[in-house]
Amino acid sequence: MALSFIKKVFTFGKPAEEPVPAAVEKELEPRSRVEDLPVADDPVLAEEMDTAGGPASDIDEGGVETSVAEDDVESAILPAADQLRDMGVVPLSLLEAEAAAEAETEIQAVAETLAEIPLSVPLGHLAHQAGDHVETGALEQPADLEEIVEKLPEEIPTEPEDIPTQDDAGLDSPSQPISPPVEEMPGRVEGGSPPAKPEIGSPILPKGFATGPKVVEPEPVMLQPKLSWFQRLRNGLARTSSQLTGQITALFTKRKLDDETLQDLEDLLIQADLGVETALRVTDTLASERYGKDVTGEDVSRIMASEIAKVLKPVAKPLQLDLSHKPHVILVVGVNGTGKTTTIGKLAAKLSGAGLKVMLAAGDTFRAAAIEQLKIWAERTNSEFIGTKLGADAAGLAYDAFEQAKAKKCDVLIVDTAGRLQNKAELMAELEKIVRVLGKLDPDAPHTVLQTLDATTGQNALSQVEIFRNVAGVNGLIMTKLDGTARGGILVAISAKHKLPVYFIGIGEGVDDLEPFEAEDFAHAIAGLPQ
Ligand SMILES: Nc1nc2c(ncn2[C@@H]2O[C@H](COP(=O)(O)OP(=O)(O)OP(=O)(O)O)[C@@H](O)[C@H]2O)c(=O)[nH]1
Repeated sequence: MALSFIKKVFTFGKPAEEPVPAAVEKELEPRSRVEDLPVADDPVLAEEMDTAGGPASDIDEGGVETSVAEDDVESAILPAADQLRDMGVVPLSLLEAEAAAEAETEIQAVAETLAEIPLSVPLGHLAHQAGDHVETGALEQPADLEEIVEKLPEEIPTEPEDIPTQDDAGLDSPSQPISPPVEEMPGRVEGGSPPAKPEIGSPILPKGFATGPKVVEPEPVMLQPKLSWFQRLRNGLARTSSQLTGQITALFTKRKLDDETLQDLEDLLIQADLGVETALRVTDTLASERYGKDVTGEDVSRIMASEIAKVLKPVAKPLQLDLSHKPHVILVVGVNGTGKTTTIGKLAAKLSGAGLKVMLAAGDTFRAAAIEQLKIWAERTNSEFIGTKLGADAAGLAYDAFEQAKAKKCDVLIVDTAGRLQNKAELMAELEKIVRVLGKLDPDAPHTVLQTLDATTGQNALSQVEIFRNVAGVNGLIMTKLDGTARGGILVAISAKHKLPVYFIGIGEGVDDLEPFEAEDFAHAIAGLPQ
């Protein structure tokens, strides 16, 4: 069955031939059986016949079955057999040899043909009919094919719509039959029983495949409204505020305001990183308003928010861009990992979103990832980008960046720098050099020296500002990572102490997670009060 089916299926592009083994056997059988021949009892003839038609396959010395090539079959025919053939008598063994040799030749031809045609899909389709699971593209060897064909049903699709197309197979090309036209389909059986037709447009595919438009399950509707910036800020500062208000409430439960409670409150506010100055402001105001009276935690929170807002208001300023300078240079400095590069990306998004031409300079030549990171931000924000080799002189890069930004008429040049601990003298000297070099190109440059501060670092941020201010002339701050920290109060202490403008605050890693600093909002959020 296998050989006949191979012949039926895989002689693509060849003229249809009669199915040899079955036909030959059928047609010749009545006169090919030796025992049926009238001369069978002639011993000479019988002997000659025995030696005339060798088997189509031989057993070699090692007992291995070997195929007989077509030519060998000819040479295997003895003169006596020729005579018999002339007489119209053909020995069965000879016929079998001829048929087998012919089939062998055809298998060879099939293998060659298969090597050239796209096999996998039609085979996958057919093989699936036989209950076989064939992975697309897995069938390359004729040996595989034989195995699959063994399992195939006798019939194969004969109608055009039954022939799988490339579309059916999930391929890109237009709907062309990938098998040969029906007339050329091997194994097309005239008058045979009709094949079980797969539904039009729904070819039978191997397990794990499906046709038709992709069914997209509707996303469950999230009923969460988009949070306002204040809500997000409040959420971000929730740890800070809940810790603070929880302690305040505990302190003032059923207690009148006296010196002891005021002292406890002062300690509590200092521990919450708000700083001595702000703590005293809160306790002084509270004492003047409520001394000797019952006080609730909410009373304290309200006074606290009000005093914090008073401290923050003078520093909550917009970042002033002097666009008469082209470019306005913003140098971004700070300790490692405080969010310089990320903040630059967020700022660039805001500025280029507003139509300004921005250039980002990768002056952090210490960290390869920082250069890449900034480059990606430049791409995302449609900003110009300038970088240099890892380990290159950052001041040199700043110089080139300024020149290029000027030549390209950029409105703003933002220079990233390597993070450095404030106690590393050598690195701090490099920062000084960058500032000097920029100053040579424009006496006012860098026009803004922004320091990023990581809210999670707490008290250490105070000394960071001190040193960077002295070395690089920091004239503005951005506090990052206010989301999730319990130490958000430090921004109040820094503001009270340094009185430097706080332009923006960051409450996440995303591009939208940076917003201008609003004193009232921040004060309310930290005190756990509504806006
Ligand atoms: N949660 C949170 N993560 C932030 C915020 N800003 C920055 N980050 C993350 O902090 C990490 C450090 O940020 P970077 O921008 O690489 O910091 P950097 O100061 O440039 O780092 P160095 O180049 O090492 O000095 C990154 O994983 C940022 O995604 C923020 O506001 N909130």
